[in-house]
Formats: sequence, C-alpha cells, structure tokens
Amino acid sequence: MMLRPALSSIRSLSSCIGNPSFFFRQFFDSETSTYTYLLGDLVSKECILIDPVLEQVARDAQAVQQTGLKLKFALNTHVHADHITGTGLLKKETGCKSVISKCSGAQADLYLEPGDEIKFGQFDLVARPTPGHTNGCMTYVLNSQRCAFTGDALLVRGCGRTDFQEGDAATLYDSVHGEILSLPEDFTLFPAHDYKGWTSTTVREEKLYNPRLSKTKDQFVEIMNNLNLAYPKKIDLAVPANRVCGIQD
Ligand SMILES: N[C@@H](CCC(=O)N[C@@H](CSS)C(=O)NCC(=O)O)C(=O)O
Ligand SMILES: [Fe+2]
Repeated sequence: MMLRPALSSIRSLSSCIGNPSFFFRQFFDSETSTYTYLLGDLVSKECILIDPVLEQVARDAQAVQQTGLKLKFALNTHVHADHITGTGLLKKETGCKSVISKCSGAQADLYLEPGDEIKFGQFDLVARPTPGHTNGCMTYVLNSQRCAFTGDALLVRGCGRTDFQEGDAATLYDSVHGEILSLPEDFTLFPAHDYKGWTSTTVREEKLYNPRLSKTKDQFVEIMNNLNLAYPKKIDLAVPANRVCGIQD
C-alpha cells in the first residue's frame, strides 16, 4: 500500500526547532504531492510561504490569517512543472510580494541572486543556487533553525528528475553535494515533493541512505538517464503559467 500523508497532517516543528518565536507549518497538496511551508516570526508577525499551490491558496491564506501573521513574501524554489504556483493569487489576495531566482527567467516582484537573504522579522533565509533539475532552482537555508528547503533539488531518498526544462544530472550532483549535503549533518531538510510518505530528512540521513546521491557522479548520471518517468500531467499548462508567477487575474 502506498503511504501518503493525509491532508490533515499539518506539521508543527516549533517545539523541536527551539525558538518559541518561530512559527512553522508544513502543508501537503495530495493531488500533486507538493509541500508548502509557512514560516513566521510571532514577534514581528511577518511570515513567508515557500512553494504555494494555486488550488491551496485558500488554505494557506486562512492559516496566515488565523495565526495573526502578515504575509510578506511568497517564494518559489523554481519554475514548477507539475502544478501552478499560488504566488500570483496570493499577491492579489494579500498584497505579498512574489520571489524567485533571477536565473529562473520567471517573472516576480523580487529576484534572488546566490547568497541573497529573505528576511521575515528576526529570521532570514539564505538563497543557495542548486541548478540541475532546472537552471533557476534555489535552496533556501534557515541557519538559525538548522534547516533548509530544498525544492526539487533534493527529495527524501531521491532528487528532482533531469529529463526536461534545463535538467542536467551532472550539474544536479554538483549542486546537491556542494550546496546541500555540505551543510552540517544535523540540518533538517524539507523537500518540495514526496511520493512515498516521507515528510523531512537530514543531511546525515541523505548522505548515508539516498540511493542516487550516495553514489559516484558517473553512477548518478547513469541512474538519472534511465529513470524513464512519465511526463508530468500538467506540464504544458504549468510551466508557461509559472513563468509569469501563476494566475494574474
Ligand atoms: N506524476 C507527477 C509528476 C512526478 C514528477 O515527475 N515529479 C518531479 C518533481 S515535480 S517537477 C520529479 O522530479 N520526480 C523525481 C522522481 O524521482 O520521481 C505528475 O504527473 O505531475
Ligand atoms: Fe520541479
């Protein structure tokens, strides 16, 4: 039987991440197996969303409102191929600003370059470029809470495919080893998707157990070139829409 987190499995790591001012929720969209993350500062009330899904904007906006937070930024880790981002609609509904890497070529209010910081209250995410799944993939590192949001560059016991958009397996291997698995081993890693029931992992676990990335670069390229995955169902709709930050009207 395929294990999937239920829609109701909204996770709070506030207690184990330590700082009582840090608000954290992980949401799951069961149709596309996409994780969206809400991160907030309970003192300043500023919050951000990472990888919102269009069909879940009402859920995300309600969570922001219920917690008394104010949405500052809606970020994407990359131009998604499997779903339309919620950033366009969230901008309209909440007045937040959309954010994506400059290198993605997509439209947004703010463009990130390597090393740029996204601040919400006392917290800041650092953007690390992790191309290979797409050219514009960014991993967002929250050093104070010892965690990172890896988009599709690194999935739990897997990684993003490299057979469309600007995919390149050798580039992805270098990105993940250079920018993610080089983080301290206890860092928690949160992916943009999961298809097997995982919710998060750690640098240490992926170095030990990732069946693709624990191999040599040549072995990794061979594995990635033979995945033979089905094309994402919504790709022809999603990629053009996400290049303009989702739905605008
Ligand atoms: N069946 C889904 C698409 C599944 C898929 O291709 N996922 C991507 C991430 S979304 S771009 C991926 O990289 N998967 C890696 C893997 O090993 O599964 C659909 O039709 O949308
Ligand atoms: Fe993707």
